[in-house]
Amino acid sequence: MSLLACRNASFAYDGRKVLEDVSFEVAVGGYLCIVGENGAGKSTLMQGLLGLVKPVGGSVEVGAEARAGGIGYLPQQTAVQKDFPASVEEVVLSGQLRRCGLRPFFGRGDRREAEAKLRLVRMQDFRKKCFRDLSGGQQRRVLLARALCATRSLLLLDEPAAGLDPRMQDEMYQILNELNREQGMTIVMITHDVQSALRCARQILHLNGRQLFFGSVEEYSQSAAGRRFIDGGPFRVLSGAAAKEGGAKLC
Ligand SMILES: Nc1ncnc2c1ncn2[C@@H]1O[C@H](COP(=O)(O)OP(=O)(O)OP(=O)(O)O)[C@@H](O)[C@H]1O
Repeated sequence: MSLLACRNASFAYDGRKVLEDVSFEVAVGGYLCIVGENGAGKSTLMQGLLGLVKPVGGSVEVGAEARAGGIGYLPQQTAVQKDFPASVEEVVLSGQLRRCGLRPFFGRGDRREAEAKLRLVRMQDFRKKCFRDLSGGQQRRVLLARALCATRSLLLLDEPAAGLDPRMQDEMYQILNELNREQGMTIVMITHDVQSALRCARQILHLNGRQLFFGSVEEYSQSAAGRRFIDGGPFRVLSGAAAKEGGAKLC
């Protein structure tokens, strides 16, 4: 069953097309990585999936389950976010504002939910800490917990591991992997880290102002677009199970 789909979707700013003819589907529980060079249209597409930018051609379809369960969004981090003068718990709770409706305060249930999301990202011990005193990797995990508060089924992530050191990047990818495999969370992630995309995702969408490739990770690694984009010599793609059995590091 498809949770998200684009059918021949095109996007433009002020009449200038920046992304043309994109078609793909993500199933419930899927994991899609969107790759491509700077300016390829990745963030524009994500804005389109969020309904913030309308396609000028074709369509973007968000399935009933995603509409009902909400969409969690982790945008690229800005300098302003890094200095946010609030506690970790307050930052995570702010992800539930939409659900509060007219209620002007957060209840015990909201706090329990925030704590559960912090546990999923391994940040439960930092609940009372000030957000701006955390490391970059810890801040990204708190913002991921915030995004999780907004959804039961679909996470859209714009470069969640950008700017983190390799250990923090690994931890972020591991958490996303657990959310996908253990919680059934559907993930759509923009990344410049194509090797991690190949390890973590099940599908790849490669953009360059248009769609260069959409399909499985295995097909991508064999495709002309994939071969050109994947860095550094021979690269063997392992499926999740094979990677685990072989002891390879699986996101
Ligand atoms: N709000 C906007 N108004 C006008 N043009 C825009 C706007 N946002 C993006 N663009 C243009 O659309 C094109 C695609 O940009 P987009 O940010 O989607 O690319 P990207 O693949 O996400 O790039 P990056 O990897 O650098 O983040 C670029 O030419 C960019 O200048």
